[in-house]
Amino acid sequence: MVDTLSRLEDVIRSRKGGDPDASYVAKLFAKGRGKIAAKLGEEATETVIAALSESDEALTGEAADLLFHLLVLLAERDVPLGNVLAELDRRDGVSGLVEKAARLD
Ligand SMILES: N=c1c2ncn([C@@H]3O[C@H](COP(=O)(O)OP(=O)(O)OP(=O)(O)O)[C@@H](O)[C@H]3O)c2ncn1[C@@H]1O[C@H](COP(=O)(O)O)[C@@H](O)[C@H]1O
Repeated sequence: MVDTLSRLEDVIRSRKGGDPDASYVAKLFAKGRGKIAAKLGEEATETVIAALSESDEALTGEAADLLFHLLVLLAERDVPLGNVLAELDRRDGVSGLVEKAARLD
């Protein structure tokens, strides 16, 4: 799963400065951060709507669009996906410690 996201991140980063007519991602980069952020917001809304009213298949498709556009936004800001994953790991470590401490009580 991480491999899939990591490969996609590499492809997305390779589109920076690319031909907007040849690549959807290059077109998004050319439109700028505001447009990418707005697109991510749209995809988040569509994911919520799918979760509340549609099939698992529709939710899966919208969730894929959401993750994809999040990767584009992170790439535009030059924030590596690895940083986000490390933050999640850190939180997991913290909650693991809290659970351990609770068991010791
Ligand atoms: N994974 C994706 C991916 N997921 C979703 N999308 C695009 O995201 C858009 C979803 O937005 P919408 O449903 O609102 O469709 P839209 O009307 O075309 O969007 P807008 O014109 O409103 O921006 C669609 O155009 C999808 O094609 C993606 N476009 C590209 N990729 C991957 O990104 C990589 C680079 O793609 P290119 O830059 O096109 O070479 C490749 O590996 C692709 O497979």
